[in-house]
Amino acid sequence: MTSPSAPAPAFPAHRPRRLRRSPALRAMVRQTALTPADLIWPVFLMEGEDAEAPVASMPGVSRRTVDRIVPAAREAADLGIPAICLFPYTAAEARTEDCAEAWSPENLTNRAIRAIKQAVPEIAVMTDIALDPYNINGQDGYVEDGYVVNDRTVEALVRMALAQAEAGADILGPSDMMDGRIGAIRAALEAEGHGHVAIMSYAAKFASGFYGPFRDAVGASSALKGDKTTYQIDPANRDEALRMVARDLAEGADMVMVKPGMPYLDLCAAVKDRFEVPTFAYQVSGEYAMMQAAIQNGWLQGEAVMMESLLAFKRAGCDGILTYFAPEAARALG
Ligand SMILES: NCC(=O)CCC(=O)O
Repeated sequence: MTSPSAPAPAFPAHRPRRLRRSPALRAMVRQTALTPADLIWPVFLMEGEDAEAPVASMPGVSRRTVDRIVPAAREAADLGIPAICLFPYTAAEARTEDCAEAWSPENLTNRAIRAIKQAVPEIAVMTDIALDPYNINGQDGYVEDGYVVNDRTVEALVRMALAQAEAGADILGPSDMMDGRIGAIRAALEAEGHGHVAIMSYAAKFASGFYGPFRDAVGASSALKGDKTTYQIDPANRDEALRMVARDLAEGADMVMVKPGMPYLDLCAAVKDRFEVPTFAYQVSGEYAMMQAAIQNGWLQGEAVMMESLLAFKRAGCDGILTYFAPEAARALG
């Protein structure tokens, strides 16, 4: 942050309210703008045909079958949203100890990637890389003796990444927080002819209480044993988050993410200021649910808080926001 270079003259020469007097004057001096191009829409996939199922803890959000995700992607592209991010609700029988469904070319995510890229090629498709949707215990990696092991998990993540790249994903989103996974995925992509596939690293991902509704949406709430504090960052730690960003960039990430969003705007600003790379924030399920609950009670005015919350990410320096509000916000922006 820089301090103002010219000292303001004393009142009444300086009346800051002069520039707030009319919509035209306010528009002239407005520093930050939100556009649909700033939004990435996270969506939930489920098995079946021609069906949608609402997620109870996320009003306005539903899981969709692959055939229903295609028109959703079409709508997003038409609204000017540049990217859609896929999360699968994996049936209990597809969750196994070896997590093999994670790299099946026929898993929900990979089928959805192909369907979207065929029907709506102009939208960028982003994926999630972590084992939790496929793991019997809901953890992002393999558990041995009660501990999520790193290196064996990274090998599985690489297989998952290659399957997604093969299916046509534009952006891979490793969200698992294992050490060394960005370098391993980047090397494998290069070796297998997918050097053009981008990586958005969940670099500053905190062990947060705000992910609860997401775990409902992907069916992981009852599966999860224990917590994720041995791999996600302690919410108290700022320096560590910045080190993770530096590390992931050095290993080959093209873009980085801060997650959750609103409680971590200090990190958004610090990452952008320090690294000057494409920086994104994830306004996660708990942030969305919190606002929707208050909006539904009539305690907050919906559009105002949605837009204000998203604009705050731009003001903090983010280049874009993953948000469940994406289509609603894009419609409001016209
Ligand atoms: N790997 C993706 C997430 O964990 C999303 C969290 C949320 O929306 O709460």
